[in-house]
Order: sequence, then C-alpha cells, then structure tokens
Amino acid sequence: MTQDCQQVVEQAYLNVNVFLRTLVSIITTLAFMFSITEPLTFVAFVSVPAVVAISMKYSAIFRQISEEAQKSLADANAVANEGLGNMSTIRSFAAESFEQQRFGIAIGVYRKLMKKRAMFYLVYLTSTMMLPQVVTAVVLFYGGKLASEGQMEAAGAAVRVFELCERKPDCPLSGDLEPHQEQVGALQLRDLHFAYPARPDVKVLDGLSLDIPASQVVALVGPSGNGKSTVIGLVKRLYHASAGEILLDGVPIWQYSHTHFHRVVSIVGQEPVLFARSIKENILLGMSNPKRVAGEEISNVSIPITDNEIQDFARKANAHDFISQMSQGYDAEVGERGVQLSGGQKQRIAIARALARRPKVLLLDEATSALDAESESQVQRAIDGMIKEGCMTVVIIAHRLSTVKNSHKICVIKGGQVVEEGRHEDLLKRGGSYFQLVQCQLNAAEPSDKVDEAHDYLRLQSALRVYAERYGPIAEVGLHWNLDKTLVASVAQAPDVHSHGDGETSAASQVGELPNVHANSLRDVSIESPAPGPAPSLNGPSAPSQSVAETISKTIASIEDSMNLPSWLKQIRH
Ligand SMILES: Nc1ncnc2c1ncn2[C@@H]1O[C@H](COP(=O)(O)OP(=O)(O)OP(=O)(O)O)[C@@H](O)[C@H]1O
Repeated sequence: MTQDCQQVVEQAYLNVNVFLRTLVSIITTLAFMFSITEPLTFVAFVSVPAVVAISMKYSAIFRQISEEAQKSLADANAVANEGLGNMSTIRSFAAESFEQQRFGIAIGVYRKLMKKRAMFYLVYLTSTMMLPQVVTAVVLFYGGKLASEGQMEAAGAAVRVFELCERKPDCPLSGDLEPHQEQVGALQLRDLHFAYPARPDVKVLDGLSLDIPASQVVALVGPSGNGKSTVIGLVKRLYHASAGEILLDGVPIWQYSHTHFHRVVSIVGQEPVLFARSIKENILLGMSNPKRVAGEEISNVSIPITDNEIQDFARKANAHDFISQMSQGYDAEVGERGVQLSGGQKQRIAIARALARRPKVLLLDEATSALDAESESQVQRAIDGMIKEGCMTVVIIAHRLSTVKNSHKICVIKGGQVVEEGRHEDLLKRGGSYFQLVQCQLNAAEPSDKVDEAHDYLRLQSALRVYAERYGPIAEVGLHWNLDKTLVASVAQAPDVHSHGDGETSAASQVGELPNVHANSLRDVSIESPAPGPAPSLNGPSAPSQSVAETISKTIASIEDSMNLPSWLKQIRH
C-alpha cells in the first residue's frame, strides 16, 4: 500500500471514529433529556431543524450569488482589458467617455452582487447566532414555568433548597456575655440528654453528668459509639442538649458570645483542617488583624500576638523544629487542605493553632488516633507538655491507654452515661469497665502470651498491695516464672515494721503465686502461702499507712526494673 493510500485509510478511520462518538453522545444526551422532561427537550431542539434549513437554503443562494459575482467581475475585467489594450484607437475615436461608462456599468453590476452577498451573509449570521440564544431564553422561561408548576423533578430539589434556606436552627442563638475577669475553665455537665436530629428515636446521651474541674485533665474513654464525641460536640456548641445543661465557670455555655466562647474553648480534632495559606496564617486562623480581600474588609477576632509568641506556641506543639527547617519557615504555604505536610505535622500545627488562642479549655478529640507511631509520639509529647503546664483544662478522648493514663480523672462512658470515674490505678484495681477496656485493648493489640503476662502483672500488683496492707511494708521482692508460665513473687518484709513474734526478718516467702493465668479479674488474686506475721484483722484490712503506700510504689518500681518490661506493658503500669 502506498503512503497516500495509508493516509486516506487513516483519515477514514478518524472520521468514522468522530462520527460514531458524536452520534453516541447525541443519542445519549437526547435520551437523558427526554427522560427528564419531554416538552422542554422539544423546545431545546426546535432550533436545530430551523438552523439546518436556513444553512442549506443560505448555502444554495450564496453559491449562486458568488457565481454571478464572479461572472460580472470577469465581464468588468474584460471591458477594462479591452479599453486599456486599445487605448490609442479609443483616443483616435474620442470614445473615452463611452468606454468609461461601459466599465462603470460592468463594475456596478459586480458591486451590486457583492453588496447583495454581504447583506445575505449578515442575515444568515444574525439568524443562526440569535436563534440558539432565543431558544435558551425560551428554555429557561418554559423550564422555570414547569418547575414552579411542580411538573419537573428539579422542582423537588428547589423546594428542598428553599426549605434549607428558611430553616430555623434548633440551637439557641449565642448570648452576648463576654466576662471581663479571667475565666478559669471549669466545666460542669449536668444530666445531659441528647438524640441527633437525624435519629431522634436513638438516645445517645441518657442523663450524663460530669464535673471537669479547672486546670485538670479529664479523659473520656469507653466502647465505640457510646457518646464520647457527642459530649465534645455539645461542649463545642455544635448541638444543643434536649435536657440538662453545660456550664462553663458556672454560666450556661450558650450565654457566652460566639467569639468569646470559641476563644476560651479550643479544639484539636482527629482530622486537622488546614487552609491553603501559610503556616503562620493557619496558626492565626480567626485571630488575624482585619485584612482587605478583593476590596472587602474581612474583620475577625483580633487577638494581639507577636511572631515570637507564635513561635513559642509552635514549640509547645512540637512543631517549631520542622517549620524552621522549611525554606520559607512560617511563611511556607501548606497547599490545599495542607497536602504539602504529613499527618503528624498538620496535627502539630493544629495544636499550635489551638494553643495560640490561649484557651482555658482544650478539647482533644482523638487527636492522635489517625497518626503513625512516630507522628503519634511527637504529637503525644506536645500534648503531655501542655498538660504538664496545667494552665488549662483539658478534656481528652483517646482510645490508647498511654494517652489517658496520667489524667487526673478517667471517665468511662457507656450507654450515654458515665459508668465509672477515677484515676487509672484506682479503676484498674476496681476491675470494672475500665479494666475490661484495658484487657480488650491488650487482647486486640498483643499476642496472647504477652496478654497473659500483662494480666499476671496486674494481678501481682494487686497481690502485693493486699500483702502490704495485711502484713506491713515489703523490703524485697523476688520474681520468677514457673514452668507452667505462672508468675511467682517471693517477698521479704522490711524488718523495722515487721511484727514477727521473734523479731527476725522473714525468709523469702511465696505470697503471690498466680496459678490461673486466664482468670479475668484482679479480684481472682489470692495469697496462697501467707508470710509469717500477724493474722489479718477480722475487721478487714485497714487502709495502708503512708509508709506502706510508699513502699508499695517503690516495690512496684523495682519490680518493673527487674522485670525489664517491654514498652507496651509499661504503658499500663502504675
Ligand atoms: N451526626 C450524627 N447523626 C446521627 N447519629 C450520630 C451522629 N453522630 C454520631 N451518631 C451516633 O451517635 C452515637 C454516639 O456516637 P459518638 O461519635 O458520640 O460515639 P463515640 O463514643 O465517640 O464513638 P467512637 O469512639 O467510635 O468515636 C453512635 O451510635 C453514632 O452512630
């Protein structure tokens, strides 16, 4: 096949391709339009045959006029050629004027035809361009009429849009309270009842009450879907409780002005939202000085803050180092939704943003749960640093024990109520819902032999406490694992408080053999082979004295050292 043939075939393929695509697109568009509304589709396409008819008629007439014009031009040229070619003869017969008139008539015919062609083109262009505009206007008018008469589907959507526009929010309007005195950040949640508007029959909070004293760290834990984030949503004033109230420093939260409240109460959520601006502008979100954008003044809460202070907050959020390493530092753009930063970096900027408002209450809603281990530990260090400073109340939701174990108070939320509250160690001892959560987490995260080890360890702690409460402080503890993998503790008592009849230090004696590694409650611990000493009081064990409590703590610390506990197990230690 020659190259020319090949080109022709390729061109033919291309034409067929374009033709089929156009055909399919026309057919599907028509089918879709007909399925929505037949009359409007007819109106929309009424111009098509008219445009086609006009074009066909126009091209025939246009061709005819063009041919006539060309012929008349040829005639005029012939006259001119004749005159110019025979100039001396014309002059000899004084026929100049006659020839001039001949040419004038011939070129006049041509001029007339060209004028006719231009006029015709004008009419054609105007009609073919105007027609679609007219049709669009008719479609809009007629479509609007059909929609307003409820004859088209879109009418439903429009009604919904109007409904939404006219909807009155269920939440009360913010008050205008802006106390001049410094707030301390104490929260009280009183008998909260709440169901989401989308599911009014499902009660999410069912009489939840909780005291969150100022400058304390309170953790909300509990099984998934039991209302922890809902509590945060109510404190953030996203929803309004159907019954009960939330007080901030003794005043119902809705009485505060919008700007004041959100300056005092700050949040770091699971998914930090950054805007396509510089890091500095993201930290200053909602606090920057008034700016002009496209001629409009954007006025906002203007909280005075210096560059040094911004850097201090970034340091507290563990973000300053990575920001300084960027070529543009705090002026570096973060990209759309912060795409140019890692999850951990975004989260630390979000923390800096929350801190920059100098809040009195900081809400941390799963602030580390979406991060990898390295980012999590960096963000966690930032949170720990803030908590240590103790300058604000912190309400923290986290599934990981390591995040909440140092809180002043841990509240277990189940079925929309607080079912248990207290410190980590007290709740572990109680062996209730919190202890079960701990066990579930260990079961889910660790291989079973490690889980058994952890359970033994918890039981051992309990056994030692009970032992010390009954028999006095412990001087030394020896630990070993039996062949059947049970943990055995041998205890030597401290001689100064030991109340042996003969005053001798007891030999190491086995107090905490824990044979059943699968038992699931701390209460299963028993002291199998009591050390020599006074019999337990019949009135039950008395509260350990200060020195006993100290000894227990020291003992446990030394056990941890001697056991060389793995890091995951250390997370649950006292
Ligand atoms: N916007 C919403 N509309 C309707 N129901 C919702 C809404 N948000 C949450 N819920 C429901 O409310 C209940 C409590 O949800 P919430 O997010 O407070 O639980 P949670 O304890 O924080 O769970 P998790 O630990 O998984 O975050 C769940 O049953 C949930 O499906």
